[in-house]
Amino acid sequence: MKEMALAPVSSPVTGELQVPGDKSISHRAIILGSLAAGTTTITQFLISEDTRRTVEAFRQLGAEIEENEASLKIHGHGPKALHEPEEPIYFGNSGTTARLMLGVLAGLPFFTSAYGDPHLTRRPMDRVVDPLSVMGGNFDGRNNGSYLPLAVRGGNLNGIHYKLPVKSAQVKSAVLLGGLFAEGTTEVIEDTPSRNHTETMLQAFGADITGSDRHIRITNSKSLTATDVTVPGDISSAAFFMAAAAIVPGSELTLRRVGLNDSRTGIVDVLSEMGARVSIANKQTAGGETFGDITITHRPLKGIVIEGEIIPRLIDEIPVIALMATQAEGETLIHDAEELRLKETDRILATADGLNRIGANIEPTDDGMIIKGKSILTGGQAEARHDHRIAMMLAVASLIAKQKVIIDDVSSIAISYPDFFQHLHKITRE
Ligand SMILES: O=C(O)C1=C[C@@H](OP(=O)(O)O)[C@@H](O)[C@H](O)C1
Ligand SMILES: C=C(OP(=O)(O)O)C(=O)O
Repeated sequence: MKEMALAPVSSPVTGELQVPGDKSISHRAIILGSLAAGTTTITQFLISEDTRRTVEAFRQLGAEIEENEASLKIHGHGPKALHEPEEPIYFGNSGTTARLMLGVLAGLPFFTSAYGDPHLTRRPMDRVVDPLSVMGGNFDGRNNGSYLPLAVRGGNLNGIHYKLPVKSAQVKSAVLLGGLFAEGTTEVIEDTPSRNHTETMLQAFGADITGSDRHIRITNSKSLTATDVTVPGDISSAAFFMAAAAIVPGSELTLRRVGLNDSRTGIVDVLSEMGARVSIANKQTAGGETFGDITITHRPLKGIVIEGEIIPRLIDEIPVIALMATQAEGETLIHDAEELRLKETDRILATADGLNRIGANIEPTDDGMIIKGKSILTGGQAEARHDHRIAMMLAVASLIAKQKVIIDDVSSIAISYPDFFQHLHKITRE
């Protein structure tokens, strides 16, 4: 437990920052680099607790991963060089590691057992275990394999045509990764497009992957070829500082080399619609991923409705969007975000409770929340519930609170953003 009391700041948020590498892309680079033949160099890899879990999982399977200060090198020898791990694999707090690794383990012809921390142990795994079992993977665990710990015996998969029953990039990715090892073609159909980093990177690594936004097809006819990856800055991490600039009067902040993949930029659309000034410069594309510099200038905010297809494009940003909405004139309504209840904690309750305790007016609903602005945030004690996104959102809220915000435990921030407080300090006290 690491309690932290954060005092309000009197100055605007200014300057520029480069946020760490994208977490979703970092996980995928380890996975594909470890399955490919040849050397993959990953630059701006995110070093954090969650991505460490994916690195260690592959090391247990025999992958040769070299860590340098600015990059990570994988000396891949293809999936045949991977072997049964001697010990159970620990997925920690990382839902992405768990779901994507289960897709890989279902395809590998050996036995593995895996477990997570108490938070991950409560998150549903049947969403990947069900389709991967239909493909031929063998799983066992509590409640018919719905939760970790899980035992997996992989190999001999067959392709599947699978319509996603939930809006989840992790499920889509697990099925596609299973499809890499399956006989025939695997097709995933999604009603609402979710982040497409797996498909994009599979293509860059030479997989036989085709299709459009909502229909993705993969065939295991080709092996993966090692490909260098430069990881863009994580827009989900940048979102905390975008929100800081949007709520502190007089602010103007530039975030450099942030990932701008369309399937992730819902936060940019929301900021513009709420009235903040957002400008994007130096756009570039590498390995199928676009990135660029984002400048946010403070302007008065207004409440909006956030629902439908935009939700997966900003799912992890909803706690900090709720904070921005507390500073907007009028009501902000968030619908269709029921997936938030299945994250590291129930983020609908954690956001509403955390912000209400420091003076906000938020009503949680089944699939979102109603935020009534504009509120004066008074400060006080709030709980992060061991959820990094809630802890960082509360830390940003402290910038505009009247009194200190005391967060019960900020240690979870290391899950995705170990340098968060140094960066917060840099843009608020320079
Ligand atoms: O695929 C990924 O890297 C992720 C997908 C999302 O989860 P779901 O697929 O469960 O929506 C997101 O919330 C998570 O932080 C990362
Ligand atoms: C939900 C998240 O991650 P994961 O599902 O990988 O635990 C997150 O980073 O906000």
